[in-house]
Amino acid sequence: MKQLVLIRHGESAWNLENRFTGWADVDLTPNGAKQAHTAGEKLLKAGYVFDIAYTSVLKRAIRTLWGVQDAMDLMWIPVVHSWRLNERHYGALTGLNKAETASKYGDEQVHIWRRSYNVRPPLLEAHDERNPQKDRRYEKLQSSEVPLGECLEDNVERVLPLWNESIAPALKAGKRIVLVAHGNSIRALIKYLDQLSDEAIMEVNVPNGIPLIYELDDNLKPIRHYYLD
Ligand SMILES: O=C(O)[C@H](O)COP(=O)(O)O
Repeated sequence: MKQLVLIRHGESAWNLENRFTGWADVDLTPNGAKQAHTAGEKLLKAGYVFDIAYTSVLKRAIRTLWGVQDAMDLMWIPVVHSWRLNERHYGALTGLNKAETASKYGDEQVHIWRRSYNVRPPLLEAHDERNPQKDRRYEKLQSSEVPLGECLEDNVERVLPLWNESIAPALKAGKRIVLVAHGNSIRALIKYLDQLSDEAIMEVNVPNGIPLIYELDDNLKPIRHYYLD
């Protein structure tokens, strides 16, 4: 049996303020840092061990991984940081308050932006200071790879090359993996792993800081999954 543990980062400052975050590099709150440590403690207590970790290039996920590694005394394991695990890019909604946006555009529209599979949020203008192309950590990407706003389908397409080229081969080689990422990049992986329909994935929400355990067969088909709560 292959083991993959998915963890959404702990509470961030903008989770607390109820703002669309996406690729904005917002840090954890003290509560979020505590959630990360608690997740590591629970995993340790339940007997989990990891050989390799994957995370995004955003500090709320990286710091959550650090908390898990610290609690498990696993600071030494290799860590792969990939932009492909970043949160879905929220385009021009980035930084806006979700409740205020719902008052302005209506609950239904905001639900479509947040949960539909293939409707993108309003895109950023290229000159917008939130355009990731201005950020040094993305300078090696092709300009077509740098999003100005993404739907979940875009997020699935972004995550899958990392799955196929790195995560799946590591699992097949017997590596026990912890992957710390974001609400929507994890939903993208769940959609792929569980082969959920575009409608079914709309109902899936991933809580902050609770390990989601996937047990996979040798072909990486899920046998079962559950939260370690
Ligand atoms: O980027 C964000 O705002 C959140 O981390 C995920 O937001 P959502 O639940 O609104 O998709």
